[in-house]
Amino acid sequence: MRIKDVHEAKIGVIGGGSWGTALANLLGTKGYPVDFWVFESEVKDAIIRERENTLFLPGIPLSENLFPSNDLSAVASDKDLILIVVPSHVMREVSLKIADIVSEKSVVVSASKGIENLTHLTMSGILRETLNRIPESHLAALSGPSFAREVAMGLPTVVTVAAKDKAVAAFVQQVFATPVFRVYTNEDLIGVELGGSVKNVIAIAAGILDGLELGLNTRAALITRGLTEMRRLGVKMGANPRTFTGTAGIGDLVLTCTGDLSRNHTVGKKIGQGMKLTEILAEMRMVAEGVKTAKSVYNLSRKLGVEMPICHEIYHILYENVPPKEALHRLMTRDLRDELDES
Ligand SMILES: NC(=O)C1=CN([C@@H]2O[C@H](COP(=O)(O)OP(=O)(O)OC[C@H]3O[C@@H](n4cnc5c(N)ncnc54)[C@H](O)[C@@H]3O)[C@@H](O)[C@H]2O)C=CC1
Ligand SMILES: O=C(CO)COP(=O)(O)O
Repeated sequence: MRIKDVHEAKIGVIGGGSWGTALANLLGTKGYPVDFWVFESEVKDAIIRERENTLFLPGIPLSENLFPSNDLSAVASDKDLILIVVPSHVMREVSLKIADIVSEKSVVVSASKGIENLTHLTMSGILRETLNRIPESHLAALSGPSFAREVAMGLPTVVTVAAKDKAVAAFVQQVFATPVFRVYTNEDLIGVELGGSVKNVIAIAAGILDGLELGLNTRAALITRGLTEMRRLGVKMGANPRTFTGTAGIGDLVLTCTGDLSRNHTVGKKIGQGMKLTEILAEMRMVAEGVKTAKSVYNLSRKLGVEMPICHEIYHILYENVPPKEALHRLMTRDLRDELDES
């Protein structure tokens, strides 16, 4: 592909939640004019009037270079780079709406994390199906340990951009990188996306442990064995095992298993404290991707014959009302085995 000069790139951002807003603002602050699609008219109005996303990222002043709009077609048309950051369960619906509008020259980057329930596709898999006018080599994923609020505050952050085409990954890297936002590239698209998706399920588990006040040994064990499960699934699906020791694997897993800013961790903590999932979700406007991803991972791993006992117990807790302590007891009393046995 012929990559346009990075500095002249025309950019559209689709998704005005906390992460879409933080990334759009990063690009706007860097000097790019950013056409910015937001779902709610109230978010558009707040950004125009107050230069603030009062709903999803309150307290962060936003760049004058952000041009918010509720017109999806206008934001998606004639762009060199389109960043999609909508919750994973609406990725198909939203991307289908732009399928006939996206220019075939566009590079499309997903910063969303999840696995679709019905198809078990990652976000780039959905985009490959819906945006069939653009070549698969133009698809990329941005992932890694990155709480939106910290990025928006300019705190140093390191992420990875994955694309099968090295030149595409390098282009996206150049567009996003700043002195406080360091971007690595990786050709392992599926590995990077699986890391960002499975960590959300393990983050719910970490929250549950915190809600039950089970201490730090348990959390360290969870992160370690959670990483093993993530890698097993990844390797079965063709990922490079080394990806899981990178920012989009262990990096994001550690962040969300230890950080109070994680919505997935928060959901888990409330479950550990005895709240029902339906009550927790009813009071949340933001998305906790791990809830839906737990179902995809459960079904996908069973289909592929990949052993993922922690993820399976999280599924049982979320969808079959298994008490967390019973699930934990089952995990702790599984057959004893060799740590390096990957079978
Ligand atoms: N917030 C964060 O720190 C990070 C989030 N992500 C990922 O980014 C993705 C988006 O999450 P956030 O920006 O955090 O969202 P959010 O949880 O802050 O807000 C929810 C978003 O969903 C949108 N929405 C709700 N219904 C919709 C519909 N029918 N069609 C289109 N949009 C709709 C809302 O407008 C809002 O933008 C998720 O996959 C998340 O895992 C990834 C890294 C960091
Ligand atoms: O993915 C994230 C940070 O990298 C955000 O995690 P939560 O969705 O759990 O808040």
